[in-house]
Amino acid sequence: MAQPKIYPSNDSSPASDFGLSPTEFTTLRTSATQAKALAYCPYSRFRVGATFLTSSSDFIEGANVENASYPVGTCAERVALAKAVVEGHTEGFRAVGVSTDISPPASPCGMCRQFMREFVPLECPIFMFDKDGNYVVLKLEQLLPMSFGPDQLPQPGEAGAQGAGL
Ligand SMILES: O=c1ccn([C@H]2C[C@H](O)[C@@H](CO)O2)c(=O)[nH]1
Ligand SMILES: [Zn+2]
Repeated sequence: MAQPKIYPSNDSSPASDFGLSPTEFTTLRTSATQAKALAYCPYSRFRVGATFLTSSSDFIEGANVENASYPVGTCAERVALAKAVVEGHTEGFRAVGVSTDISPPASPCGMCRQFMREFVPLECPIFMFDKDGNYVVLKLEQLLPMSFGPDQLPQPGEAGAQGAGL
């Protein structure tokens, strides 16, 4: 993919293309940015904040949580989304914001892209903010092309699962 455009922090115009008001966009960025302060990252010292804007327009945030057994650590995106899911938000997410302390912006890792694929619409925008609030925005389907999701699995009792003796 060609290098995506980096929008300056004072340009919120792409947000309206995705149905977000300027205030919602600003709140998404503020929330994801402030969520970095919640990170537990003594090993990498790499703070990440993530915020999910739900279908009911709630902002649910999380941060990365590391572990002395390094691979056990969890990314900000999965922390925030799991929090949203257990609070009852499982579909219709309107936007995702991710904030780091680097520039250009970081993008969600492959595991988080697939984790989001379960709950977040493919057309949902993911705003990736750099250390200064400048950003790249891409839809989930652009971050995860030809993705595998729940629709591809046969429902229990449907043909397809039977071959596996289920
Ligand atoms: O999109 C990303 C990329 C990395 N991390 C975390 C994982 C680890 O704690 C630290 C360094 O990889 O940043 C996230 O939370 N989200
Ligand atoms: Zn991740």
